[in-house]
Amino acid sequence: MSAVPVIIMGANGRMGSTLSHMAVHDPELELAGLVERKGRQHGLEGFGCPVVEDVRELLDISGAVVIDFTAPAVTMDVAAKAAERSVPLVMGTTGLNQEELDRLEQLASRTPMFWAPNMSVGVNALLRCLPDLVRILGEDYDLEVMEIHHKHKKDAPSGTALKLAQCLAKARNKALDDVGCFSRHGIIGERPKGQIGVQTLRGGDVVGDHTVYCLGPGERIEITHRAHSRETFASGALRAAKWIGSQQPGRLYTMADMLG
Ligand SMILES: NC(=O)C1=CN([C@@H]2O[C@H](COP(=O)(O)OP(=O)(O)OC[C@H]3O[C@@H](n4cnc5c(N)ncnc54)[C@H](O)[C@@H]3O)[C@@H](O)[C@H]2O)C=CC1
Ligand SMILES: O=C(O)C1=N[C@H](C(=O)O)C[C@H](O)C1
Repeated sequence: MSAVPVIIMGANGRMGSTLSHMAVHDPELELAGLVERKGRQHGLEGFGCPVVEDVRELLDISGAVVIDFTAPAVTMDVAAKAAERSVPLVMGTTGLNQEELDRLEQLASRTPMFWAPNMSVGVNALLRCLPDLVRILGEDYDLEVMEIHHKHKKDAPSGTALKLAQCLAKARNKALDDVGCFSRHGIIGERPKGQIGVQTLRGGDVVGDHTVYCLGPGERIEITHRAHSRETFASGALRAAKWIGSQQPGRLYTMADMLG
C-alpha cells in the first residue's frame, strides 16, 4: 500500500512539531507539506517538503490528508477550505464552541472529517468504561473531573475534561449544561445532588492529566489518566490520518469510530 501524504497545520507548535517528527519517520506516511504562520516557520525547511502559509497551496496533492492542531479560528478556516476541495481532515483542536462543532458536522457532509479532543487510546478507553461505572454506583456518588495542563494552554477547561464530564452527565441522562459546575468561590452552600464539577489547574510543563472522582458514602474512586508525552496524542492523530481517507463523508468521525 502506498504511503498517505499528510499536510500538517501549525507545524512549529507543540503538537504540530511532534506530528511532523513522527510522520517523517513513519513508512506508511509521506510528509507532503507543512503550514505555519509567517515569522514562525524557522527550521521547517529541514523537513524537505513545501512550507506554506495558506493550506490551499497544498490541497491539490493527490490523496492528501490534512492534520490540524492549532486554534479554533484556524481550524474552522482549514475545515472550510478542506471541504471545498474534498480533502479529508483530522482535527485535534480544543476550545471549539457548540456552533463551531455543528458547523464541522455540516462540512463533514462534503469530505471525511475526524475530530477528537483527546487522541490517546487511554482516555478513549476510559470514556468507554465510565457509563457502566456511573450506572453501577448510582445517584449517591458525587462526580467531579479535574484537569492539569501546562501554563501555555489557552482554553479551559480542557476539551478532554469537558468530554469526560459530558460522558458522566449522559450516563445519568442529563445534559452537562444543566448539571455542570465550572467554578466555586466564597459561601457556595452545600453541594447540590447530581452536580458534576469540572476544575482546572494550570502550570509548568504538564502534558495533560485528567482525574475523574466518584465520591461516595464511606469510599471514593479516583481514576487518573496522565499523558507522558505528546507522542501519545500524535500517534492517535497519525493513525486517524491513515484511517480517515477510506471513510465516507457524512458525519464527523471520532476516536470511538476508529477504535471500534
Ligand atoms: N486532541 C488532542 O489529543 C490534543 C489536542 N490539543 C489541542 O491542540 C491545539 C494546539 O495545541 P498546541 O500544539 O499545544 O498549541 P501551540 O500554540 O503550540 O501550536 C499552535 C500552532 O499553530 C500555529 N498557527 C496559528 N495560526 C496558524 C495559521 N493560520 N496557519 C497555520 N498555523 C497556525 C501557531 O503558530 C502554532 O505554531 C490546542 O487546541 C490543544 O488543546 C493538544 C494536544 C492533544
Ligand atoms: O492543550 C493541550 O496540551 C492538550 N489539550 C487537549 C485537551 O484540551 O483536552 C488534550 C490534552 O490533554 C493536551
